[in-house]
Amino acid sequence: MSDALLKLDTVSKVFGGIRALSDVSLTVPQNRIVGVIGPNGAGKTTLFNVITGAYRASAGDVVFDGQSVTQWPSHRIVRAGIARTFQNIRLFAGMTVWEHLLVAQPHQGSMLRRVLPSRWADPKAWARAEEALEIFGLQTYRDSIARTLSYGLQRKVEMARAMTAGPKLLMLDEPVAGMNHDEAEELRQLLLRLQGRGLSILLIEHDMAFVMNLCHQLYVLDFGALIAAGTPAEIRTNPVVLDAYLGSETAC
Ligand SMILES: Nc1ncnc2c1ncn2[C@@H]1O[C@H](COP(=O)(O)OP(=O)(O)OP(=O)(O)O)[C@@H](O)[C@H]1O
Repeated sequence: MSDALLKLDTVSKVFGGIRALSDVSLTVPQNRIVGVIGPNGAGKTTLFNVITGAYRASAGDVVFDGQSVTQWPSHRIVRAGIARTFQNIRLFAGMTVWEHLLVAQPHQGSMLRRVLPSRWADPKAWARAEEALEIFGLQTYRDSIARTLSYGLQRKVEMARAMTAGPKLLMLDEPVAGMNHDEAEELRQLLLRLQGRGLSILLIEHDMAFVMNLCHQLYVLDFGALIAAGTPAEIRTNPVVLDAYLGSETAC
């Protein structure tokens, strides 16, 4: 498909005797929001780690923006346009929101510029940080120590930080974990706005209502293998998925 931004072709990942991913093929089209769901241990985070170069695939191919990135180191994959957040929040101790948005960016300036106070930061990096602050509505918290903020706000700081890399594909690992209903709804609207501006998003999420109301396409993993793919409406009524994962008591 010519409009595929990310394409996985029969990707497998083996850890010793554990087959964490088995011949997984999936596509994230340009400007779409795609979700990966599945029970604990299904291989979702491993999938993210293989795409971002944290793990090397045991077999198969990962193609991003027309190039095979399967053997690329993660820093090169970030530069190619993939940014991610993690299941467990990873913010730096003692750093403000603003500092997080500046330090995460690829350094184009000299070594001297890196150690100078942030007001002398690269103007482009500064502009990207300002934009991320505005997109995620974090202006009020600009000078707050990020780790002192509520869980929901910390997740937003992580997403804003990922956005400062100027990605084409944003990968979010459980973005609404720990958020209340209003925060999750606000984030849903925000991700739709980002998609409206041309971003593609791949996310892992356990919150079924969130996923069903946001994603254009869903992939379902179970024991490392894809057991279904389709629109939320198709997944909601897929008997294999209902049996393996959602369960008849789960409201979607
Ligand atoms: N570095 C590793 N070494 C060995 N086994 C691993 C490693 N990473 C993941 N696994 C195994 O691979 C399988 C898939 O794990 P993974 O974390 O990808 O699942 P998941 O779907 O993200 O689960 P959860 O929803 O709980 O985060 C599990 O059996 C896990 O123990």
